Amino acid sequence: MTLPTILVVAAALVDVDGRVLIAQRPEGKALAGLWEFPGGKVEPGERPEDALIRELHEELGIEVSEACLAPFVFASHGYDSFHLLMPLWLVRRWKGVVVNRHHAALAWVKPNRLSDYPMPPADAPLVAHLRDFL
Ligand SMILES: Nc1nc2c([nH]c(=O)n2[C@@H]2O[C@H](COP(=O)(O)OP(=O)(O)OP(=O)(O)O)[C@@H](O)[C@H]2O)c(=O)[nH]1
Ligand SMILES: [Mg+2]
Repeated sequence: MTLPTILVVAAALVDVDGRVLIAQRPEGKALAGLWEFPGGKVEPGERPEDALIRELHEELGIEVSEACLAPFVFASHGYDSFHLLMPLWLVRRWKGVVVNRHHAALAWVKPNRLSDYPMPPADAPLVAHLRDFL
């Protein structure tokens, strides 16, 4: 059976101390309670970068310019009902203060502590790259 490939864009915000922002998925959604990188699905006809800028504003209330999106790594993972393709950008600069508009909780986490937080299966390789790179 052929499953659809869903394009999801996500960001690792990195603060001046090198900590990474992760967010806990809200109740009532798939994978509720797991910690993820902020982001979401690209809408039909939308550019991936525009989708990420939109999601970061909707979810965190911040303004990010496209020049501050640094392509980093991607996840390609088969879930039961779809295949996830998820590029992850590094973001070190933004305007405004991060606020929680969407998630159950937010956390700024040192890369070597990310593995303390349960994340979706697609995210494990991304965490390893962050630990090595940051
Ligand atoms: N944002 C995000 N989604 C992830 C990550 N890892 C991962 O498997 N996903 C999956 O990618 C999909 C993203 O869906 P989402 O619910 O965040 O999409 P969205 O923000 O557009 O929300 P919506 O569909 O309620 O409008 C979910 O199936 C989610 O489980 C991650 O680190 N960040
Ligand atoms: Mg989302």
